[in-house]
Amino acid sequence: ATIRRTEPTAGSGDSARRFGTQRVLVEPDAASGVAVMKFKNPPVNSLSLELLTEFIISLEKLENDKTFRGVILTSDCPRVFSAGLDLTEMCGKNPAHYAEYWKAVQELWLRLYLSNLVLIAAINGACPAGGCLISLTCDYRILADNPKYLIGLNETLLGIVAPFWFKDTLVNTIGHRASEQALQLGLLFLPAEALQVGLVDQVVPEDQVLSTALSVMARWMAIPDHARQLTKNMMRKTTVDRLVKQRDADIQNFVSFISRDSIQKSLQMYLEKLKQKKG
Ligand SMILES: CCCCCCC/C=C/C(=O)SCCNC(=O)CCNC(=O)[C@H](O)C(C)(C)COP(=O)(O)OP(=O)(O)OC[C@H]1O[C@@H](n2cnc3c(N)ncnc32)[C@H](O)[C@@H]1OP(=O)(O)O
Repeated sequence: ATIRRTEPTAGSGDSARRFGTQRVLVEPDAASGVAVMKFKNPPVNSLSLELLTEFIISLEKLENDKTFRGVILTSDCPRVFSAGLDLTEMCGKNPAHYAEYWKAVQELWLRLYLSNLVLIAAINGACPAGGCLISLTCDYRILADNPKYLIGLNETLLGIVAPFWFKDTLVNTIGHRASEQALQLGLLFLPAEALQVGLVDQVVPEDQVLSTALSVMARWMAIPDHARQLTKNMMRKTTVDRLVKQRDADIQNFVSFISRDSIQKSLQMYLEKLKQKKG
């Protein structure tokens, strides 16, 4: 994926010169040090290998540019933040592909979870599974108050299991008992429920998600970077190290699990169900 610069928006000057890739739009505002990163992989921002790769590239570019201290993650697709991992990447492929794909999923989580940037999720659509995981890596989550925008780690509903580092990220956010129940039942929370359980930090009207994210960002960026970054690292490094210490084993575990006939059948059936839903 190549990083492309696009023309600045009208009357904005350099600070709004957009850049990004085909599936990840980046709207930087150098004046405030905040960039808005929008997933653009229609129809549902499924986390394909390409999107994961472009996401990592764009995030790295922002992290390496000291102009930027905060990034807001949001969706360019209507009604969906992200439908989670791309099921077609986990169905009917070969072990080598599964390994490559899972390595990219690990990489994105590792980069996001320990990012020095202030990361705020402006959740403007449905946010199941891998989409929920991305929002959980952020420092703060704002969800649009729309009953259609469900959020949660629903993997068991597909007959699969969220790996331990998905689990750890949820436990670090909503606690052990709430996570145990949510993961086993594959719960998808309504906005009010997500707020109540602590899965999201704020629920606001749909047209205020981005403006709310910008004002919350200002509050987080008022903290001296070094102190905030060291504190974030203190809070999260143990969780990250658990995966770092066993990345290859985790990949092998994923490949053998996802390759099972029973799992492949579950995923195929789930994909069929999604397609029939439209019928
Ligand atoms: C040891 C480890 C083991 C395994 C690892 C476990 C970790 C897995 C994490 C995951 O993220 S698995 C993915 C789980 N995702 C979901 O359950 C969400 C499924 N999608 C939906 O619920 C809905 O699509 C939506 C997000 C609520 C949006 O609904 P909407 O009605 O707007 O769109 P649809 O008509 O449902 O979908 C449009 C189009 O997109 C396809 N699609 C939807 N989700 C995915 C997906 N995750 N991957 C690939 N494709 C997806 C859907 O089939 C439709 O396709 P077409 O019919 O248009 O071809």
